[in-house]
Amino acid sequence: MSSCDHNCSSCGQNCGERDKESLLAPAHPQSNVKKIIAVVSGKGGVGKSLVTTLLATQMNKDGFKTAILDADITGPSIPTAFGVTERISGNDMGMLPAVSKKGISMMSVNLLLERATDPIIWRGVIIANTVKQFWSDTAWGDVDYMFVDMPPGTGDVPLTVFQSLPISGIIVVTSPQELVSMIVEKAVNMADMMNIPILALVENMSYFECGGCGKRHKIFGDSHIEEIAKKHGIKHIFQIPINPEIAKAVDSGTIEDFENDYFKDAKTLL
Ligand SMILES: Nc1ncnc2c1ncn2[C@@H]1O[C@H](COP(=O)(O)OP(=O)(O)OP(=O)(O)O)[C@@H](O)[C@H]1O
Repeated sequence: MSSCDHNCSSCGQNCGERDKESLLAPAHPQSNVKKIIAVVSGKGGVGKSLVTTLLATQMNKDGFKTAILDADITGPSIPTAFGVTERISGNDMGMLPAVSKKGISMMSVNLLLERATDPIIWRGVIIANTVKQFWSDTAWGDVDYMFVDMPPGTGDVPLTVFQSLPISGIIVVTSPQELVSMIVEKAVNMADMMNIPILALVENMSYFECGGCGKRHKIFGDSHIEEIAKKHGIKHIFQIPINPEIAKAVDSGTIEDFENDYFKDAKTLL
C-alpha cells in the first residue's frame, strides 16, 4: 500500500488501512468519480428527479463526464426520462452502468427489474443497501460529476445514503408552496448536520410563462426563495418554470433533447 493516501472515500481497496470508523462504502476499483452531488428535497413530488436530469444533461453538454445514481429506489424515474430501457449487464467484477443516447452513465433499480412497473416493496435497510451496491458494485469508470437522485424526505434512508457515499455538495429542490413551510428547512438543516455544503437552492414550478403574452403567472404564490437562501447562507438559486414541454419530454424519454438554459451557469458553481 505504498501509494495509499489514506483517503478511503475514493479508494476501492478493502484493506486493513480502511478507516474502521467510516461508514463510507468503498468505491468500485474501476470507478474514478471526482465529485458527487446529492439532489434532495424535503418531500416527494417537487421535481427532484427532473432537476437531477436537467443538471446532468447541462453538465454533459458542457463537456463533463456525467453520471446519475438513482437512489430514489421506490420511485425511480431517471431511466424513463432518458428513454433508457436496456437491462444492466454485469459479471464477476460487478455491474456496468447503462448509458444514455448522449453519454450519461446511469444506474437505477428500474434497469434491474423484469418489468419497470414492478413495485419495490422493501424495508429501509434493504433500500439503503441497494444504493450502497449501486456505488460499490458498479464500475463507473471516469466521472467528473455524479448526481445522486436522493430518496425524498429526511428520514432513515436518505441519512444512510448520506453517510455511505462521499458526497461533496447538496442541491435542495423545492416548490414555492413548500418554501413557506418548514419542510425545506428540514432538508437544509439535515445537510448542515451532515456537514455537507449546500451548493444551491432550486425553486421548481416557480411560475408559468404565458405563451401568448409572455406574462409570468405565479401559480403557487409568491416566491420566498431569496429569503430562505439568505437565511441559510446559500449563495446560488435557480428557478424553473412550470412548462408542459418538460413533462412531455420526461414522458417521451427525450429530456436530453429538451432545449433550456435553466442551469447554464451550473458549471461555474458545482
Ligand atoms: N417545472 C415543471 N414543469 C412541468 N412538469 C414538471 C415540472 N417539474 C416536474 N414536473 C413533472 O412533475 C412530475 C414529478 O416530478 P419529479 O418526478 O421530478 O418529482 P420528484 O420530486 O423527483 O418526485 P419523487 O420524490 O416522488 O420521486 C414529473 O412527471 C415531472 O415531469
